[in-house]
Amino acid sequence: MTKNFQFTLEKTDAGARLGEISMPRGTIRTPAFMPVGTVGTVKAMYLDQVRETGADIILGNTYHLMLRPTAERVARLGGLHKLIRWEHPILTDSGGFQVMSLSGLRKLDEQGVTFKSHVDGSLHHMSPERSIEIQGLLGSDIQMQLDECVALPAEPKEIERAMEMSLRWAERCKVAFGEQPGKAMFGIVQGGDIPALRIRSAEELTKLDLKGYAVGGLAVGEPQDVMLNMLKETLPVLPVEKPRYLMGVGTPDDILKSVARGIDMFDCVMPTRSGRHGLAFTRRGKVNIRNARHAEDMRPLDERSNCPASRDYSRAYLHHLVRANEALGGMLLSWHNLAYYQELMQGIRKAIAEGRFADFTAETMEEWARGDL
Ligand SMILES: Nc1nc2cc3nc(NCCc4ccc(C(=O)O)cc4)[nH]c3cc2c(=O)[nH]1
Repeated sequence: MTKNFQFTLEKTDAGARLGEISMPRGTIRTPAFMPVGTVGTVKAMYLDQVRETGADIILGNTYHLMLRPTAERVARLGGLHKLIRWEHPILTDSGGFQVMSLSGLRKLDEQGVTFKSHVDGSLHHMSPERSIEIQGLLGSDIQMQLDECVALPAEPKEIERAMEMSLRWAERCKVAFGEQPGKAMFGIVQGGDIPALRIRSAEELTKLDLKGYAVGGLAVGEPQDVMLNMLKETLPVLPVEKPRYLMGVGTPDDILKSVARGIDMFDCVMPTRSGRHGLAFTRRGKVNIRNARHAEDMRPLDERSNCPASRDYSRAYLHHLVRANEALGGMLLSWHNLAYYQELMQGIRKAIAEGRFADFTAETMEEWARGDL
């Protein structure tokens, strides 16, 4: 068992990277997909099922947990891992993005963000230091800096201002985090859709010698080619020997194309949120189980899967459950989608190990294009 945070780059295949992050609570095989457990639960899932699908790490959110049940209460209850019964690594987002997208934002200045809770309207202030303090109280293994993610499209001046403030906040978060050997604080590259700003952000963050680097400010509605172009501009500037995390991404197609450009870690609500709404991701593309064509189809979503939700339940039953808005429908489809995402990540890791990532990508996309049986 390692007492430090250690990233090992095992193999590369063109731009794709195979590696692993070893931490006291466990090892993260990369490229990794992190299921989102916003308020201390991966919605509609038991965490031992989440583990069974192959997840090595899950995500929690500072913004939601600071509002309810509060970081101090989680700490009094023994920390997030103990409370939710997940003893593997947890990464927590810092709250900046969620404040902008969820709360009644009141003020954002050098000191931090002031906002009204979307839960009960109470007023809160969060500085970079407080975000790191909250993540520490939660017991988070990988903590994200507080940053400002600007919604695109935006004025270049605005993007530059937010990027520069995020850099100053990164320094403050590094100081607040201090030395915690078994844990890590990641910086977040900002700069919108402007290559020069992205490069400057990545260069300045690299000087801080952090344990890992996220690419933020993307998956905010921009076209996929803009996102991929920002990766092409940003990733070569980041240190090769440290993990890169693309925040909020994405669809299976986004993931394949981002791995090809050098991303190691992903998180997205897509598999769980879509699952709750009846959308299944499969090796033959997306399947909307609400569609009438499934009403009497007794085949499972994927008889080759080792996930019971994919292998043992008929489309007809899933169709019925989702149409009836029954809880089990969202549970089974969330379970299936997470299993499919982890199966995709396992296929990616195996393909990189065998030096055939380009072939794997082509084969996978061909099968998606063939469409459902
Ligand atoms: N601290 C920080 N956190 C982030 C989280 C993000 N999450 C995204 N995108 C999520 C996209 C997203 C949203 C909803 C659904 C769905 O409902 O399925 C899917 C994807 N972009 C993001 C950017 C940042 C960022 O710069 N900084």
